[in-house]
Amino acid sequence: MNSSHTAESNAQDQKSKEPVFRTEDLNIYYGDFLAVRGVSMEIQPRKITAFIGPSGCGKSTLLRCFNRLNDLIPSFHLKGKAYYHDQDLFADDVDPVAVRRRIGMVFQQPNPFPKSIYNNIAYGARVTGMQIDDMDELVEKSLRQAALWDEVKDKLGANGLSLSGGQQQRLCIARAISTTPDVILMDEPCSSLDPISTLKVEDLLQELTNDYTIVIVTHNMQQATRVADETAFFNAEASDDGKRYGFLVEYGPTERIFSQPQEESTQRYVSGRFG
Ligand SMILES: Nc1ncnc2c1ncn2[C@@H]1O[C@H](COP(=O)(O)OP(=O)(O)OP(=O)(O)O)[C@@H](O)[C@H]1O
Repeated sequence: MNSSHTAESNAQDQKSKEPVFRTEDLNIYYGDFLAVRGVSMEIQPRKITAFIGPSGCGKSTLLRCFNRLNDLIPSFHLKGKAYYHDQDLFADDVDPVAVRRRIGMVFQQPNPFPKSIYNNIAYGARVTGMQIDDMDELVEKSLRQAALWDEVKDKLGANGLSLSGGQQQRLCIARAISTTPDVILMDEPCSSLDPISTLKVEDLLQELTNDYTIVIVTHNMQQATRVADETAFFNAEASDDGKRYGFLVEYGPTERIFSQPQEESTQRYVSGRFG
């Protein structure tokens, strides 16, 4: 191998290890209410990062910043910085639609379009303006990646809403994958699913980390330990005016956060002694 080739692959290796997201002293507001205070963190590529913490500590608020979904809330604004790779996510020239194509989202309640299984993928890909040469191929590939193909290949014309909840959620994951994103954000994706469907989605998440970076909000401690490489624990604290703001307590490899947390509040939360 010649030296320029080596330098090129080293540069690529380096790039593939660089954080996907980086926040610097990020403060997120709804009107004058500071919902999340001073978050500085990095999200690593091709890993699953879990956000855990009690209700109202700002996990979803932070997650939604990463694909600019909070933009849809008029009172939302922020101070500090959030970078996607080296791009300031909130710079004036950044197109939120383009951001959402690279950074997909799966929600708590499965929300397939009231259209055929096929068109859930096809329509999802078209609305983001993708140029697609072979739609059948894209539909099959996305459904295979979401571990749903074998269950639906003979009924692609059936309505997405006719599937079970677990299948609907995997259809939503297939739809998110179809736009070949870099990142998939998931806000409690299993909270409405039964245990068997939950395990199927969790298995799928492990598969997906070969190709995608995943950030998942979960209230399920076992789920975080089962799927996440890294875990961030958030908490909420009352300020002088009595309002509660969320903040990042600690962040690190999941095993450490659960077995040797550095903070007392993390210890109490992960062992179920909270409140
Ligand atoms: N659209 C909004 N307008 C005003 N305040 C909001 C809005 N969305 C969330 N909040 C407030 O921001 C804070 C953080 O909410 P968020 O939903 O991010 O917390 P969370 O940790 O994800 O909670 P949960 O685990 O219950 O989903 C809460 O005090 C919440 O009431």
